[in-house]
Amino acid sequence: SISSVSLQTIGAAFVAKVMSVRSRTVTLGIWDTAGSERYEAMSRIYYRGARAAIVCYDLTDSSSFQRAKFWVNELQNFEESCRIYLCGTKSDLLGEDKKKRGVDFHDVQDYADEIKAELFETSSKTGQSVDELFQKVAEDYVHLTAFQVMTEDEGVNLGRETSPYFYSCCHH
Ligand SMILES: Nc1nc2c(ncn2[C@@H]2O[C@H](COP(=O)(O)OP(=O)(O)OP(=O)(O)O)[C@@H](O)[C@H]2O)c(=O)[nH]1
Repeated sequence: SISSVSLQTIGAAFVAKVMSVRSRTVTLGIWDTAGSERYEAMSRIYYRGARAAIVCYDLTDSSSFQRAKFWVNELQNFEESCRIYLCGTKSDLLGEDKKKRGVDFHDVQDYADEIKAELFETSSKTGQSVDELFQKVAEDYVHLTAFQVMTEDEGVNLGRETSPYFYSCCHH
């Protein structure tokens, strides 16, 4: 729920989300890491080994986009095989008033192209594009894994219908 009183994330929160990608079941293991600089070192522990990262910024706040770029650099430097998804949040606040937007869509799209990331503008309040974002993460994971399996010696196991893990913080 969206309220004026919210609790700051301390450390990280975990949730598992079961998704369906074509005939396959994929369980995303999602760590919501703290955005505060105070927990920066801790956040690194959680994204280690991650296959996907959703880097969020507030669409009404340009400084939050600068901060998002910091995390993109971190991921590029330390997690080469981690796909990056840029996620502008609070799209419900933009409405008709162009002045509310603090981060230009085309600027972010150019940046997303440069870093080979996908871009979504979402709202936790209305749910706009949230399902699409997670669906894309799951689909990309399945496609990428299939490609990796094909390049391995044993070939493709077409009989396997389920993929038990998306990623886990504890498995590398
Ligand atoms: N209008 C609107 N407000 C939102 C939305 N998402 C979050 N908020 C509000 O923004 C504030 C911060 O939201 P959080 O989800 O706690 O932000 P966070 O980045 O996870 O913060 P940390 O826990 O410190 O990492 C809260 O007051 C929320 O109610 C949204 O989609 N629309």
